[in-house]
Amino acid sequence: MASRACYKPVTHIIFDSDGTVLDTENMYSDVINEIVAPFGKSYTYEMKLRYMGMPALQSARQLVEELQLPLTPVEYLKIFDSVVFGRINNVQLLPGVKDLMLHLHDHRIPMAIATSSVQAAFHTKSQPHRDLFPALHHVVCGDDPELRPGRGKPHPDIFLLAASRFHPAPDPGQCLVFEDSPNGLQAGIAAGMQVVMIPDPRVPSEQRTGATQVLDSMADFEPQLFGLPHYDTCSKFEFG
Ligand SMILES: O=c1[nH]cc([C@@H]2O[C@H](COP(=O)(O)O)[C@@H](O)[C@H]2O)c(=O)[nH]1
Ligand SMILES: [Mg+2]
Repeated sequence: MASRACYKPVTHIIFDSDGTVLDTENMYSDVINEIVAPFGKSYTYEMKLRYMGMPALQSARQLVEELQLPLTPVEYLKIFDSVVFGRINNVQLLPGVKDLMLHLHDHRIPMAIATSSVQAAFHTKSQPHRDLFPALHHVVCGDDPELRPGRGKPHPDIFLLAASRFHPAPDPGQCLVFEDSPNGLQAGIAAGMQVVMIPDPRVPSEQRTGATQVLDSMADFEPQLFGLPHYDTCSKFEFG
């Protein structure tokens, strides 16, 4: 059945990682709350909405400041990294991710990941899912040497850098971003890209403004609405 094409056709896909491809955001909230609780502080969802998608050092600086923690940002980050590394050896994919990546890979649609997480953390989190790696043309991480400090999401830099690493490089307008966080949404918009936002239900509607499309799950994504090959009826149930 031909669905009406509502959106500008795209040729390249850039996925955010945490909270979009990998189911890690609840873990991040738990870790941060465990770190700040002994100081009588809590990491609320209202705060999370401002921090999600930020590079770790930037979020460490801001959190130490905002909660007046008796730690330096580097001390905080050391604790954060060591607790996170203890929690990321069995990270799951979010619903619909594997189906979509394999489907688009079957049709040779170029895909990349652009994540604010540092390379070492991304590597550990994604190891259980390395069978999907061939579908990705490249991954840009928050500690990429070509990214300037202080230019994390909501700045467009990481998405523009990810677009520039395809060969040939597409115009930003030909790229479709998948994001979960308000910072990531704004970064994709600032990069001149269309953005499919897949937010936690607690993200308020005003922080979804500007999203090309908002979905409850990547499993609800209809590729043909963006000029991409649609799921043929059997493709989701192929075996082997
Ligand atoms: O509640 C939070 N979630 C996530 C982050 C930060 O956001 C990054 C994930 O970014 P992205 O969604 O671009 O993968 C994490 O590495 C972490 O640094 C944070 O500070 N607080
Ligand atoms: Mg994210």
